[in-house]
Parts: sequence; structure tokens; C-alpha cells
Amino acid sequence: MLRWLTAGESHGPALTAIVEGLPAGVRVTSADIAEDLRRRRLGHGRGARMKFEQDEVRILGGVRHGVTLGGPVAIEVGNTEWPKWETVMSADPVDAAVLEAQARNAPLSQPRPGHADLVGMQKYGFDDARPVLERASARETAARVALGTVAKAFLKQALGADVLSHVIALGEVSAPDGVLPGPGDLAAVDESPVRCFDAAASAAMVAHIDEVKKAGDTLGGVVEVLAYGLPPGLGSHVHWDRRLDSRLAGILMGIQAIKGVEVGDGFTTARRRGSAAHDEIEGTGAGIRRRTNRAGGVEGGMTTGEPLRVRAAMKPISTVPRRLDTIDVRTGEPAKAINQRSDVTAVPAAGVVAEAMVALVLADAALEKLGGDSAEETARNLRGYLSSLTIK
Ligand SMILES: Cc1cc2nc3c(=O)[nH]c(=O)nc-3n(C[C@H](O)[C@H](O)[C@H](O)COP(=O)(O)O)c2cc1C
Ligand SMILES: C=C(O[C@@H]1CC(C(=O)O)=C[C@@H](OP(=O)(O)O)[C@H]1O)C(=O)O
Repeated sequence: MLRWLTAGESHGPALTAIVEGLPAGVRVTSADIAEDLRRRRLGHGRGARMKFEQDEVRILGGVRHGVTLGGPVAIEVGNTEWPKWETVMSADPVDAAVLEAQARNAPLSQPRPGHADLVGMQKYGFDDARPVLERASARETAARVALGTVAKAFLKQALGADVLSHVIALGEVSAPDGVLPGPGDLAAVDESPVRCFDAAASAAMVAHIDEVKKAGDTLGGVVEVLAYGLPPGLGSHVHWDRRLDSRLAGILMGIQAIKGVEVGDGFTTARRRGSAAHDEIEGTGAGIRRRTNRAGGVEGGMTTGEPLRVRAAMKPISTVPRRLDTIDVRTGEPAKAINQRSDVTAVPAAGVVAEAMVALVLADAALEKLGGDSAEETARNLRGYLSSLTIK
């Protein structure tokens, strides 16, 4: 079983991530992690912070000379902005007068609509949103992407599987359906300023972001994660919490601002007739195959061996520059939500995060099916499983 955790606040000294349960022998370096973190920072429409905040990666355990040891892998992602936040975010007590002066300058008693602020203050008993927003912030996704790099390395090495993502809708602009990037197209996707594989849609998305930014507004969109090279039979039909689709939906909904998940054609399938909704099976010289992949590579909660295809819908960024109405919880008076700096959209980044989350679920499901204390043992077990399949 794979377990993973993250810790750390948006403006704290660092984020920490741990994954436990990965086999030994997975080749991964801090440069690999830094590259995925770089991909997560990019995207037209990202705000000021992404221009100056650097992600300082340090592997703190579980890897030696670029190879996992089989123990927990611990990764630190340092916030380079920390010196500016040392007082506000100090773990140890600081002078109350200093804090009061800071609170007068930047009151956070006005919860921002669309954020965790208001309900977090109610639930945890704060009259200030700082203790809530620091952990609710999607800065935390940097830690998850770092873990995803390790999971992707394992999937590639042990299964020969590739996980990638692309943006299929940004606000009102959608990419044409059905043109999917393949395993070799990730660099081409990353070259688009919005991580959209279709050049015309990419250009239209950039223009849309610029126009909405001028109007003081924000955008959401839809990302799709694809996984190629998975064997049939990851996940299981036997119990709801072992179904791969259930696990994928849960992990994707766990990303900040994700409000919907589709597996395969998802909501479109619901509007089709059965005769046009399923994937008919045929025998070919090369073995059994499905004529279509409307199911997105999952049937009965298990991978079918077809490419996996899952989508996640992200709501528009909550901090809207044309400030939304709120109240000041200390006075009860109406107020306008603060907007110091923010992303106009972070859909391209959310794709990189979704890719990491899917990779962790797939690595977990692969280890459940195949086991292995080393990546080589997992690969060997996969070869044994595939060669023993009587229905091929
Ligand atoms: C990669 C990424 C970057 C984000 N950047 C911002 C941002 O700059 N400003 C903002 O208001 N929300 C941002 N968000 C979204 C908020 O974190 C999110 O709306 C908030 O947590 C509330 O959403 P929830 O109700 O789904 O938790 C971002 C989300 C992601 C995934
Ligand atoms: C720092 C990151 O994203 C942040 C996520 C975020 C939010 O409210 O979720 C708000 C912004 O931070 P700040 O409030 O400090 O300007 C984003 O920059 C990151 O993705 O690394």
C-alpha cells in the first residue's frame, strides 16, 4: 500500500512531502522533481507570485545516488519568499504588538468568497483568515507534484507506462474533441502557454485570458489526464473503495478548486443511447480489443488496457480582482474582499497537479496488483501476469 502526506503552509519556510511504500530501485533525482515543479509554475494567467517564488527542492530521505532505497521518500520544497514572512508565519511565539500592527495594515477579518476562509474561521474558531488560508492555498500542490514525479518514475520504469495531462477547456474556449496527445507529445503540450495540444485553441485561450484579465475577472477550465501502457486489471470491481474510478475521482476532487471529475466520456455518455455509449469488443490477429475507448480505459473499476482518460473541472480562481462582496466578521459591516495579487487562471498548473495525483493512484494500484520490493521485481511480476493471461 502506498501512503503519502504533505505538510506546510503557503508562506511558511517549506513544504514537506512523504511517500511510503514505493519499491527500491526507482531512478529519480531532485532535477527530475525540479522539472515537474517548473512545469507547475508555468501557464499564461499565473499571478505575480509565480514569477518570483522559486521551488527549492531537497530530497531528505529514501533516495541514494539517484535511486530509491525502499524506505519513505521525503522531499522538501523550500519557499524562497520565506524571509519576508518569518514574523507572520513564525512557528514560535512572537511579540503581540508586532502582530497587532501587522493585522492593522492587512486585516484578514474579511473572508474571501470562494475560499475556505469563512467556514474555516467558523470551524476552527479564528477571527482572522490567515490560519485557514495558509493551508487551504494551492501552494501545497507543489508538494504533491514532487511526489507525483517519483510515482511517474516508478510507473515508467516498472510498467513502461506514461502519464501526461493537457488542457481541454479554458473558460469559454474548448479544444476540439478527440485529438489526444500521445506519450511522446508532452513536450509539445508544455510548449503551449496554456498546455493545450491544439494550436488554434491554445491561441484562443491565451486571448481569452488576456481579455478576462483586463476585465478584472478570473477563469477556470477542464484538464484531462491520460495514461498509456497500463496493463488490464489495476483496481477491482469487488468493493467500492477498490474501484480505480472511485480512487481517481477522490484524488482529483482533492485538488483545490476542482469541482467535477469525468472518467472517459463521463457526462456525455450519460446523454447517449446505450448502443452509442459502450465500447464493442472484437478479436483481431493481435488479440482482443475494444473498437472505441468511450469508457476511458476503465470498466468495472479496473483498467482495461486501453489508454486511461480522466478529466477534472476547475472553478474560476476565487480571488477576483473586481472585488467580491463580503463582510467584516469583527464588525458585521459589509466589505469588499481583498485582492493583493492572484492568478487569473491556474488551469495549466492544475493539469500538472492532476497528472501527479493520477500517477500516485496508479502506482498504488500497480503495487497492489503486482507487488515488488524493487522496481525490477514489479516489472518481472508484470511480465509473469501478462504471459499468464489466458484471455488475451
Ligand atoms: C494550481 C492552483 C493555483 C491556484 N491559485 C490561486 C490563486 O492564485 N488565487 C486564488 O484565489 N485561488 C487559487 N487557487 C484556487 C484556490 O486555492 C481554491 O479556489 C480554494 O482552495 C477554494 O477552493 P475549494 O473550495 O475547492 O477548496 C489555485 C488552485 C490551484 C489548483
Ligand atoms: C503559491 C502558489 O499559488 C498560490 C495559490 C493561491 C491560492 O489561494 O490557492 C494564491 C496565490 O498565492 P498568494 O496568495 O501568496 O499570492 C498563488 O500564488 C503556487 O502555486 O505555488
